Amino acid sequence: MSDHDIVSPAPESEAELAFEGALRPRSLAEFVGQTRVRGQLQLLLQAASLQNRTPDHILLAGPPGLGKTTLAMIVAHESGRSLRMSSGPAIQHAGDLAALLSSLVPGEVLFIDEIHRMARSAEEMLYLAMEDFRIDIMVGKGAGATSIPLDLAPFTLVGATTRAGLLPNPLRDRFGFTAHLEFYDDAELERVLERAARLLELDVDRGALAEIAGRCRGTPRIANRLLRRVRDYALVHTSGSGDRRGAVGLDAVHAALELYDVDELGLDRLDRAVMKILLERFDGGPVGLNTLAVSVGEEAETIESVVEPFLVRIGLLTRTPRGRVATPAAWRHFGVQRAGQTLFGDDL
Ligand SMILES: Nc1ncnc2c1ncn2[C@@H]1O[C@H](COP(=O)(O)OP(=O)(O)OP(=O)(O)O)[C@@H](O)[C@H]1O
Repeated sequence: MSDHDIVSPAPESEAELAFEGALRPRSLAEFVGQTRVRGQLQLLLQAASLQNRTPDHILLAGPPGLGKTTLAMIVAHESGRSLRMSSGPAIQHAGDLAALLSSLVPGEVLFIDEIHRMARSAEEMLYLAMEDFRIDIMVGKGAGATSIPLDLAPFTLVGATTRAGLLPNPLRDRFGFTAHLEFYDDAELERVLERAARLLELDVDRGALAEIAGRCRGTPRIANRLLRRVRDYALVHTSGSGDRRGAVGLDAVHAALELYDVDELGLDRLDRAVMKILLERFDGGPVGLNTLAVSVGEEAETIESVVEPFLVRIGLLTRTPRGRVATPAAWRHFGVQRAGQTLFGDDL
């Protein structure tokens, strides 16, 4: 496990996936937050049900761990339809998609995760399938090649992407509805945690829930993961007996998250290494992504897609055309003094 995994928004193991499965909300009413998206989906599903037709195709866009897979499952569940799950990387040829589409039962919901990673040839086949529930299958090669049309059962496509900007316009345009999922605020994360604690039958203090909520980067997946670590800590270290054995208080949260090196802002060791090098070695920047990555011994891709978005979101880092720059808030948070300035930002 790398240093960053505890607050990585990607699932870390099979055990975590099983744990997540148990905590997944099954209905829109149970799904916490994303109020606007929930309202929009509700309307779309009710309208389809009143007209007795398959709901429009839905694109779910947003960072990992915010509930895209959960919403796809809810769409199927709430509209009383079965769900087929696939992903962009599994569809590397048009034939893979043809096999999948032609095996759908009428009305089925097809979920394609990471849809931006599907093969180009499959994307083109999907345009027609989404629009007319039909595909053209090419038979033969060269001058003798012919295309055979194949009718499909009507279906609802739910596509999920972390990179909506990478989807070609013709594909994006064929979704009847696009939902942009936002990071959750602390109050919503507390509700996610409260619900998880109830389902896991954990005894957790209010203050402990609020503390975890403030450290999970606006992401329910990370919230549930931190709760799991804190639960383990409390189980091993609390001296309570009977009903209160394993009860989670603020002390357990502080101790467990210190053990896992997650600070009060949700920053972990890698985040802090990036910021400290930027501040101390490069005097706050600007410095290029690759130089920064080499300096902390990490892949540029990890720094760019996992570390930076959060540092930017909480206002510690900005990306400029000349490179990465630390903000005044970063100087304050790390208590580092800029060369030629006092700790309070005044010029010497
Ligand atoms: N709004 C929510 N309310 C309660 N729990 C949630 C919510 N959103 C997500 N979760 C929890 O977070 C976990 C991760 O959610 P999910 O797998 O749906 O994220 P995702 O956006 O599909 O992530 P990825 O893109 O990495 O697959 C789920 O198991 C679920 O328990």
